[in-house]
Amino acid sequence: MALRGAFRTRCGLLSLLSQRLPHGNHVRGCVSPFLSTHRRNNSTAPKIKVDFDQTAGVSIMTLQNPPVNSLSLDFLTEFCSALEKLEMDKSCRGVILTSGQPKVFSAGLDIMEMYGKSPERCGEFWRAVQEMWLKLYSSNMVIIAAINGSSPAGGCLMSMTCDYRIMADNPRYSIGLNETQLGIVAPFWFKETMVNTVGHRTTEIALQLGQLYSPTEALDIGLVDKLVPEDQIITTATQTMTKWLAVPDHARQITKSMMRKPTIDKLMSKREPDIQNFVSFITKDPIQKSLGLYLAMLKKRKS
Ligand SMILES: CC/C=C\C/C=C\CCCC/C=C/C(=O)SCCNC(=O)CCNC(=O)[C@H](O)C(C)(C)COP(=O)(O)OP(=O)(O)OC[C@H]1O[C@@H](n2cnc3c(N)ncnc32)[C@H](O)[C@@H]1OP(=O)(O)O
Repeated sequence: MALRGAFRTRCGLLSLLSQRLPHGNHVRGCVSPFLSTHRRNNSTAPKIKVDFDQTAGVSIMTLQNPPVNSLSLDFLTEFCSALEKLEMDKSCRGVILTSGQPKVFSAGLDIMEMYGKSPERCGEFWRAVQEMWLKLYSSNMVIIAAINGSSPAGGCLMSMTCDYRIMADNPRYSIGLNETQLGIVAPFWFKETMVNTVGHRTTEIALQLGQLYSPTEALDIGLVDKLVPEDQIITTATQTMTKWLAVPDHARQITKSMMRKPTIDKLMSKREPDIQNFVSFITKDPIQKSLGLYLAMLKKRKS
């Protein structure tokens, strides 16, 4: 049933784009699903900047994958390696995640990684997405998200893995798991992360509608924990971190693990089937066509 529904993607994508185009800038005419070019960030510049304050034991990880911090395979690989290094460094007890790109925390999974790629490559990509989630969700460190821009889909997932979320109070920003609006389905571990964050009923509504929330709405449902003016986001995150690090590590870590272990164990025991499921879903022709349309529309709305 879920698959059949997801195949009705054209309508979902079009309605999403017309909903989110700013200032009446609607999609005009017919959009070709074929994308011959796409500006990619092939730069070898680091995609993650890590600033470690040794005295405080806190690192700020700045996501810098222009233009919108989409989660590509390269980005995820570099991110996981940077996080693993911090995890192994006993002097680092806390991480603040933020974006170096204007207006966007993360645009979520890089759609180009799911479009026109071989099943092998899609599988490799999905394993990296799982790895990012596993590393963040099970981290022993305190992780605080300083969400200084929009954070749809995979960007919202990344934020939800953190222990505390501070968002810039700007009504132009949005956050949520909007997958159904793209005609795709948030996997069970995305769903469970959201249930663990905002509860079952709110998740049921949010996921079926593919709802993107303004910062105020996100605060109302508990998807974020605090709103601050954008220029205060890092100082607030740093102050919040001090409070969290005042709790003895071992007690906080055991408590965190107790809360999250069932969800982590579930993905760990289903990793391979989850990859197969993703690959078989994403490589289907109707899903590919829809992703192509969506990408074309993302570009078209600029012109
Ligand atoms: C039964 C089921 C079993 C298994 C399930 C299987 C699979 C499904 C699971 C898949 C889960 C998916 C999770 C995801 O994260 S999908 C990605 C969803 N993301 C979005 O919808 C966001 C799209 N982007 C935006 O809304 C805006 O870009 C944003 C972030 C608000 C920023 O707006 P703005 O600053 O105006 O920037 P532009 O829109 O102009 O974008 C600039 C540039 O970036 C390109 N781009 C944007 N987002 C993405 C992306 N996610 N991936 C790749 N590229 C992206 C955009 O096209 C522009 O490109 P250009 O070349 O024109 O510069």
